[in-house]
Amino acid sequence: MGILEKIAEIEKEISRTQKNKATEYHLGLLKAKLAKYRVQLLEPTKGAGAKGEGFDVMKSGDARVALIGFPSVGKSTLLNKLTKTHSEAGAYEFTTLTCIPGKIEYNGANIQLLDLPGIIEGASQGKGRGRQVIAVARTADLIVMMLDATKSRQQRYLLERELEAVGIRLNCEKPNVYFKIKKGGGISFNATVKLTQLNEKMVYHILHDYMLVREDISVDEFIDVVLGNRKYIKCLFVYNKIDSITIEELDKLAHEHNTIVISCEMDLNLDYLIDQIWKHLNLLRVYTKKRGEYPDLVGGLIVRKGASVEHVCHAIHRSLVDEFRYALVWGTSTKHNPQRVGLSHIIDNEDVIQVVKKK
Ligand SMILES: Nc1nc2c(ncn2[C@@H]2O[C@H](COP(=O)(O)OP(=O)(O)OP(=O)(O)O)[C@@H](O)[C@H]2O)c(=O)[nH]1
Ligand SMILES: [K+]
Ligand SMILES: [Mg+2]
Repeated sequence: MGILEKIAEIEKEISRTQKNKATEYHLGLLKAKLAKYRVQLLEPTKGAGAKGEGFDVMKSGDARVALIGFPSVGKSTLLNKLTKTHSEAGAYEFTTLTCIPGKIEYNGANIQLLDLPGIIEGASQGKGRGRQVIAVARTADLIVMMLDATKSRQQRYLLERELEAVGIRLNCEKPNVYFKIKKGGGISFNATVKLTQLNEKMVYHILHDYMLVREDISVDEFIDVVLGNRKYIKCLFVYNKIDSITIEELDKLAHEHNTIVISCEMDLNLDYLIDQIWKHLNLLRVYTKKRGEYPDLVGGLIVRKGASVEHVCHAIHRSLVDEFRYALVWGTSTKHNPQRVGLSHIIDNEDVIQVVKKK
């Protein structure tokens, strides 16, 4: 039996099985099995063309954003608007057949924007170029899910399902579970909180290794951790073609969570979109300065939110950490301006940093 048939069979069994206390355990095992097979779908198949599965586009710049959506929602039109790269756009489906990278320069950062072929329902099971597109989506720091404002609301739900099926988790945090393979085999299981959705027996049967659960997680979240190949990626939902819907419809869409409404054709809200992409990437721009000089406000360094002075030092020069004595920081991360800080100090957007080296 092929993987697809196995998946279909398990899905059928899950839908046949009534959900209650008595079947909870059995359902948990079925879900684990299902997840295993789905992930296998993503693995390159042996034989011709297996190597070039993804679209081989090099990562470049400070962050990568992937445009994911059904055909003809306007992905290529958007790339053409936001970057200097040209990607063919047309009124017919599957105009774009490969991955086309463009570059957005914003707030001192270079953001790589990837135009991709449209995906369709069943993409996760290999329909169209679905698998390749999804493989690229997994490498992104942010997914822009592009939707057609004139089409059914169902599209967003369908796409979310396709991405979920291959282990992409949108807009959620990685569950707080510590998991380690025991050398000699066997299982020990610990929880630091009361678990209301998982039980020990189920856990024992899903795995044979050591783990520590620090959060009241669900069965699905637990399976995610065990498989260890889940991707937790932020996603912005972008509705295009708002030039073609009513104000009432527009108002509804605009109020949804993590949602931005635009019109590529009429240049509506595109600046706001770029700003939101920047915000959702969680990038920080910091400025460096030398003693007795003004900070270099034109350049600046791009780092991730949560970065420490040590990260900044690395970004400036590899050996700077070894010569580091302390740093002076001006900005919102400090109580006094300037404040003397060590390597572990966490910096904020727009901070100014002066590194003082050992003599
Ligand atoms: N009304 C309207 N039409 C738009 C807008 N943006 C794009 N279009 C049209 O939508 C059609 C599809 O645009 P594309 O950019 O090719 O869409 P795509 O998502 O790249 O399509 P595929 O590559 O085939 O998946 C074209 O006819 C565009 O002119 C918009 O804001 N409003
Ligand atoms: K198109
Ligand atoms: Mg296209």
